[in-house]
Amino acid sequence: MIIPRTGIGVDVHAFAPDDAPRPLWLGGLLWEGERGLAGHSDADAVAHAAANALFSAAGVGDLGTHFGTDRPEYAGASGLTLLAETARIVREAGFQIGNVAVQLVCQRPKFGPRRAEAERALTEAAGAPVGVTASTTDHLGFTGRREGIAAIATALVYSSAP
Ligand SMILES: Nc1ccn([C@@H]2O[C@H](COP(=O)(O)O)[C@@H](O)[C@H]2O)c(=O)n1
Ligand SMILES: C[C@@]1(CO)OP(=O)(O)OP(=O)(O)OC[C@H]1O
Repeated sequence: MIIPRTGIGVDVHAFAPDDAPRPLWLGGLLWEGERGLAGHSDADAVAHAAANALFSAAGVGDLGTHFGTDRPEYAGASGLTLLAETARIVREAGFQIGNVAVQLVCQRPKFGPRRAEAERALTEAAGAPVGVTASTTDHLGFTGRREGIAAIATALVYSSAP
């Protein structure tokens, strides 16, 4: 019998301050000319939300449990690397990955033109289909004021009972 489990994940990063600018990494892609996000790793909110959803579905902690900010080896780490490692941990815990769906919430960058490229990169990292949709908040809230970027994700994993 196949036993499916769903998971949910959220990640938010503030934009880096002007006096400490960073590149923007989002959905595993570098966005030239866009303001970057602050964080211990590369601050890729899309990849992090996907990873959190996978951990949630498998019931094996979350991003902070596995890649805490107290771990110097994850300083500047790529979201794709963290997502690939997450998928490995989830599979090692006995699950196969069905899919991951991420909803990006931000005014900029305009994600649609690079959606396919990002989905390819994330799907390769997870070893399972990762889809990304995007929405603004019509200039409302912290994403609307362009203080930061948010991403929310769901994941489906499954195991086979003996
Ligand atoms: N960062 C974003 C935000 C939105 N999109 C695309 O625009 C569509 C309309 O956005 P609304 O917030 O007005 O619903 C949305 O459905 C996305 O296709 C985007 O590419 N990047
Ligand atoms: C990824 C980690 C570790 O480098 O740091 P951040 O880049 O700050 O990202 P966050 O989404 O806050 O998750 C915590 C940490 O696990």
